[in-house]
Amino acid sequence: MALTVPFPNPVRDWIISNLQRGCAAPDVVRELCDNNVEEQLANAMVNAVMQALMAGSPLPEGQLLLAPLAYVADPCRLPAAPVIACGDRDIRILSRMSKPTAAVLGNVINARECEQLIELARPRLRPSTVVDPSTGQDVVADHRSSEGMFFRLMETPLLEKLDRRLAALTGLPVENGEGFQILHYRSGAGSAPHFDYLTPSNVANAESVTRSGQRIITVVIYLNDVAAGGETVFPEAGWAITPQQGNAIYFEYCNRQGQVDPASLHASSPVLKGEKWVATKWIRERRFISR
Ligand SMILES: O=C(O)CCC(=O)C(=O)O
Ligand SMILES: [Fe+2]
Repeated sequence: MALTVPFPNPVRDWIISNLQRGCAAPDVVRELCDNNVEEQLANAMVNAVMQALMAGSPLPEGQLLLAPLAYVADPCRLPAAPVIACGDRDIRILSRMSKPTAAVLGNVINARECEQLIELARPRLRPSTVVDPSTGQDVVADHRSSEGMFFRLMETPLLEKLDRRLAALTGLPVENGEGFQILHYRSGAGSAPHFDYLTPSNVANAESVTRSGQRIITVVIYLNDVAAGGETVFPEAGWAITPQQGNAIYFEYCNRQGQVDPASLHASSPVLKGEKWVATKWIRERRFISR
């Protein structure tokens, strides 16, 4: 979202007079910073004035429209190779995406492991919750939603094997991963567009980011084939990934400066026929401490 900030005309006129008497733009910016103007804002003020002067277009009048800062992605954390040795299994890169930074992965998990995960999860499923942004509390999502449960990290030998496999994939310590979340969507169920990164708009999220850092990577593993629908969709990218047992969608959304990527917006489109099972892993900047 663009942001409007006050830009008093006397400040604007001071910038104009300095530029016109031959001061270099960076010196004018520095002078503003020395007078307690925030650096990014000082740059925007000087740029806006210079562009208006050069183009002969109207000067800013009392306020300045700041363009949102574009997200600059770091290089993808996955190796460039087509096959990644992940301990007990070779994971294949089936395709790559740059906005958002993402890849479709194959051979992530075998059919027996998928079935075992589903059977371990089934008795523990509860209606899925979403975080109420104002309170930070978990509230039940509407009736068209999925049901889900969380495993603890390395809770059973099977989960330990999968937790370690994904740690090998990303090159990050296994402890940076949150425990797997299993989601089950019946026919008609889907999920609304959302970001996986945590917004510090409530105390619970802010404290979680302080403890463990931001979420930076999501891996959603498809545990079954869906007869129709149930794609993972990225509306900003115009992209839909068809669930296929054993494949996964991997995506990154936080760079080393702590910026987060709005292009990582995603949803599950409704299941039209059959059902959908996924295992989601969220990975943090640092060791995940739940509370
Ligand atoms: O079910 C999907 O395709 C996406 C799941 C998801 O967005 C999540 O678990 O955060
Ligand atoms: Fe998600």
